[in-house]
Amino acid sequence: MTNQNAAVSEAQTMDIKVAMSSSPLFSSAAASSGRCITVYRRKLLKKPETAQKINAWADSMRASSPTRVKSTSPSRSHAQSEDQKSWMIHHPSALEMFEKIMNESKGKQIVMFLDYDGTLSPIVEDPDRAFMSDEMRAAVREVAKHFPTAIVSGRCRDKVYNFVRLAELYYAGSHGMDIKGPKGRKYNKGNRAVLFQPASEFLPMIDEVCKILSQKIKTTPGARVENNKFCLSVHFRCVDEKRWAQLAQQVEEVLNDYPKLRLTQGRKVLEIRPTVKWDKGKALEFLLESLGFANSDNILPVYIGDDRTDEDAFKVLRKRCQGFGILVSKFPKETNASYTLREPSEVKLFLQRLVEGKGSSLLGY
Ligand SMILES: O=P(O)(O)OC[C@H]1O[C@H](O[C@H]2O[C@H](CO)[C@@H](O)[C@H](O)[C@H]2O)[C@H](O)[C@@H](O)[C@@H]1O
Repeated sequence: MTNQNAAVSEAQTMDIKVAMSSSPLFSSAAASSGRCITVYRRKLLKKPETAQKINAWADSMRASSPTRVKSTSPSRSHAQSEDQKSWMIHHPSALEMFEKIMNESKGKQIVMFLDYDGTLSPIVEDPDRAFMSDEMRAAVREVAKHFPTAIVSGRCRDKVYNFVRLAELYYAGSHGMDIKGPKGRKYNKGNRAVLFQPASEFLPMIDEVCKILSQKIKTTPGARVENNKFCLSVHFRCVDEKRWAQLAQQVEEVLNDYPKLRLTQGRKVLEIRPTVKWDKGKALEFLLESLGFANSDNILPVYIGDDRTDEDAFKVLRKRCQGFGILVSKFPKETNASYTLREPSEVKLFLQRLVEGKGSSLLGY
């Protein structure tokens, strides 16, 4: 596992935030001339500790979606393929391990959790155009006929619903901070639609920061703020790498006035969230409880996701020793998932095969 792929922990991101807030990084003239990262690093050399933290931040932004170049050097490409092999041994393909998974599910109720971006829809430049295919929708619809199914996304719930358009599912938007289930399903506690919003008091703050930040980042071409209701996404997929540090600086300047918000990171996106102790893992536990499965031994929760934020859910499953996580990735990444799928098309195949093998489900959902 390379350092570049290592996930930056929440504690590290907070450290980085403190470091950045106390550090004059680079002049705006340098930033606008595209020399920002160089100048930024040069200034930091004076304070090695700060430099280390800030470099971790810059590395973290690059690691969110590193450029993968196939090496031309034989020894390097050999090392790359050895890395890949070793990773696949520890995190085999869920398709190749399908029979094993089916055996494990015998006598158990599968409960399905699906991330959206990068899992059900391919990653695209424009977040408003991250559509899922009709075939994928059909596969999810079939899965939901047989197993309780939830979409767990960083996006706001309404937006992810508009992409998925399946009323029979649970939806946990804003990284699980906005949960709602379908009305009148037999698995709902008390037969009610579940609605849980642990960060509702942050709504006005998130709106305010969204406005301020949208204005501020206008000087960073390609940057974009997405309002996800209980959290914000600052996209840098279309920002020149030379300006990433500038963007991070702009975000930090705004966040300095909002100590109740924290910063995390996804795939070419900085995510601003309330400092509530809630994440996709907590959302998974909440949903299992709502479904009446909190203390059930005969369930098999399966969580499929591609992002760092999905790791919280993978961890919960490991801790419960129940079910497993599947990471969607073509490349080796540090993960708590047990299995892998390479891309959304493989996720679709896996879901279709799961429906074909549904006979093994005990509770006949
Ligand atoms: O939890 P998720 O459903 O995976 O949501 C995480 C973020 O997904 C979206 O951004 C990502 O997908 C975009 C479209 O493919 C892509 O342009 C971007 O670079 C990715 O980070 C969404 O727009 C964000 O708000 C979510 O936080």
